Order: sequence, then C-alpha cells, then structure tokens
Amino acid sequence: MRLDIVTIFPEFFSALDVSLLGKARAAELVETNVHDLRDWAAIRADGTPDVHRTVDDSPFGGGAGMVMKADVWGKALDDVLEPGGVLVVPTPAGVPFTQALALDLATAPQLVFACGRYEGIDARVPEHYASAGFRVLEVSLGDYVLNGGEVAAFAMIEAVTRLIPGFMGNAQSIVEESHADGLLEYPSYTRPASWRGLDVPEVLMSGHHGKIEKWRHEQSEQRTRERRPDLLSPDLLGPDLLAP
Ligand SMILES: COc1ccc(Cn2ccc3ccc(-c4cc(N)[nH]n4)cc32)cc1
Repeated sequence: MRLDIVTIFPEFFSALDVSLLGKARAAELVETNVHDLRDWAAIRADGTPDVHRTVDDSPFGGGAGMVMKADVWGKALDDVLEPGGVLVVPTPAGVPFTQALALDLATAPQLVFACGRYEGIDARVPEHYASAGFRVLEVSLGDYVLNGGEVAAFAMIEAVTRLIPGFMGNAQSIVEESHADGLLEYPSYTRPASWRGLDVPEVLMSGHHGKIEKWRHEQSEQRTRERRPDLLSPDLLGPDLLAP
C-alpha cells in the first residue's frame, strides 16, 4: 500500500517512524509519503508568487474562521492521487470510521489523507475528485471536534495498516479483537492469579477450552449490552428510513 498524507504540519507525522508502522515500512508493506500543502501555495492561481504560501481564505456567506482554498488543494491532490487511489478527508461532518471501514481501506492500493485545518477544506475539493471518478470518503473519528485532520488521519492510518496482511505478527489476534465480530472484547487477565484480593475467574484456569470460549463470548455480549447497546440494535438508518 502507498500512503500519502497532505498537511500543513508535516512534522506531525514523524511519529509514524516510531509506531508499529515503522516495521511495516521496513518490510515494504507500506510506502509512506508526507507532503507539505504549502509547497503548492507558492504560486497563486493567477500565476503570481505568494511569499506567504497562503492556504486559506474567508468563507463565502460569512461566518467565523477561515476555509482552506480549493485551488491549492487541487494542485496538491492532482500531483499526489494515483489512479485507483482513495481520497480520505477527515471531518467532523463525515461518516463514522469503523473497524469495517478500516478492513475495507486495508485493501486499497493507495490512501491519500487530506488533513484540513482552520474550519475545514472548500467543499468543492471532495466533490471534484468524486466526479473525477475517485473513491472519496469524508470520515469522522467520533462525535467531538478536533483542531484539524492530522490526529484523525494518524488514528485511521494505524487502524488500517495493522490489518494489512503480513503486518501483524499474530494474525489470529486481529480476528479475536474488539469489533472484529461486532462485539466488544472480553476481559483479559495474566499473573498473578490473585491481586489485591481480586481473583482471575476460575474458568480461565480450568484448561477446558470449550468452557473458556463460551465464557469469553458471554462476557463480550454482556460488555456490549452494557457499554455499546448501539452495536446490538439493527441499522436504524437503513435505506428505507432515509428514502423519500
Ligand atoms: C465547522 O466546525 C468545525 C470544522 C472543523 C474544525 C477543525 N478541523 C479542521 C479540519 C478538520 C478535520 C477533522 C476534524 C475532526 C474530525 C473529527 N471526528 N473531529 N474533528 C476537525 C477539523 C473545527 C470546527
């Protein structure tokens, strides 16, 4: 997989070298390129030089804050996006990022993360690349507001790259982890068997694998009911509900 990240804070992604991703890159499973959006802002749309390398402007219609310029993003993404590449735009207004979406993206030949700042990117940018035939995903990390797309992109990169075949040493752990089967992971324990008066559940010491598997599934279901009942309810926003 080729990973491209476009941002005005390229130094933010130097941490990719120390994360798990470092090994994957070494194994050449993932090629990572971080680009400074301002490199495409040195020349204005009218051809004159912009020493400030401006990437933002005031919003049409008024309102607080600034919006990132479509023409700058267009020049950058024209250079970076390859045929078959997927454009991922983190935004508070996006579809939820889920383990299912991470699994989907792990099969893409290229992911291009467009990391916005200010109040976001001109809406015509994702619209343009979608109409140009690219798969474009505007994705939210959760129902809270960050200052930009970098943190969201970093989290998505970690969630996706760890699912690339050959990346994780123990592929079985990916199958068993939280959300893999739509349920939350069961509680885990290790030595000592008794700690501050708290004992490890007896069944886990029984050596009876059938009972252990049953107990773990029951724990996953109980945790999911208690903490994430939304994962158990049918898809409430199915097409019939949204259809006119
Ligand atoms: C219109 O309201 C706002 C719009 C954007 C912002 C700041 N900002 C700028 C780019 C950008 C990209 C992603 C995110 C983000 C994603 C999630 N799940 N939370 N926050 C935030 C972002 C603040 C407010």
